[in-house]
Amino acid sequence: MTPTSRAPDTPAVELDGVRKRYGDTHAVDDVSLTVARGEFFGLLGPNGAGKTTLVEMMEGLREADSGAISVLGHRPWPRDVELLPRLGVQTQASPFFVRLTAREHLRTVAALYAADPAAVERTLSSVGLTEHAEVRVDDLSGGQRQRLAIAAALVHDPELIFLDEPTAALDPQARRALWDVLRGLKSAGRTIVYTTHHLDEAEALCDRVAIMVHGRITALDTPNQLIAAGSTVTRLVVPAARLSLEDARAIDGVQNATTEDDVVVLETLDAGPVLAAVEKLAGLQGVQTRTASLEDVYLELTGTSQS
Ligand SMILES: Nc1ncnc2c1ncn2[C@@H]1O[C@H](COP(=O)(O)OP(=O)(O)OP(=O)(O)O)[C@@H](O)[C@H]1O
Repeated sequence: MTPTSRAPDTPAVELDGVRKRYGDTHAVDDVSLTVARGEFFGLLGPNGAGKTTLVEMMEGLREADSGAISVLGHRPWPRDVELLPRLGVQTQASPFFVRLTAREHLRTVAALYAADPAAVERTLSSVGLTEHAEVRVDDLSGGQRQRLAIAAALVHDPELIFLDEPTAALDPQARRALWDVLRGLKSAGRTIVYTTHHLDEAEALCDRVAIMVHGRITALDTPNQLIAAGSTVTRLVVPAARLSLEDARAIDGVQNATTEDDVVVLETLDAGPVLAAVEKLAGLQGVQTRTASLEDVYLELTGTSQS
């Protein structure tokens, strides 16, 4: 394939058989995937799964050992000066001009990209930093610096935005506020590639998610499809005061039972008969059914499930 410079119908990202090794570690091991234009694409996986390495290859920060990478119709490596202004990149270690204020920092970044100067105030406001615009970068809190890093990735209005755990240092309010910013970017047609350890976030925001384990993509679909396909287990939650762990485990059809705080959690593939048995033993008052979440599927796929 020879990607043309600005072909609008090329996907935002296309990877084919991409590999990267560090010594004996296969950090990225034969990954192929496509991110459509306008898609909100999540990348999930345990520490060391290879997410950062994969994203850095898309960003043109690392060279793949083999395989093909196309980003907005360009090869990101060696670094392509035509492509760079069309990308917004926030990494775990985004660089700052530490002696400048937040506003000066963002103005400098905007100037480097020849971005509209009015975008500086707009972007500061969108990440909730207007109040802190005159604070030196050195003196910002961790969460504020993270918001500034996100602002620096957005100020030039890029088409494709890479965000690596952007909510890691944010308090719950700032986190929800960032969700709104990201939803706004998506409705404006931007493409977002999003690495996160927050499963709720991936479920709430992403059109599709890829789950990466040991350098490979083990699942890739919409959150709903992953949940529907992955987990057939239903969990019944019963107050521990009314049902002992021993009695729970003795019920026909219960695969597993555990105690969590003051409840007993029963896992079953056939909820009806188990619910009937629980009703006989304990009544149904206070009994809850827990449906599967993306987190359950993730834990099953990454082999970190307790059950
Ligand atoms: N520069 C490097 N040199 C050697 N090994 C590396 C290097 N960068 C990453 N690795 C190794 O490659 C593997 C993948 O690392 P990577 O940082 O891509 O994972 P990750 O999924 O982003 O992890 P995390 O969630 O912890 O950020 C790990 O085993 C890591 O130790």
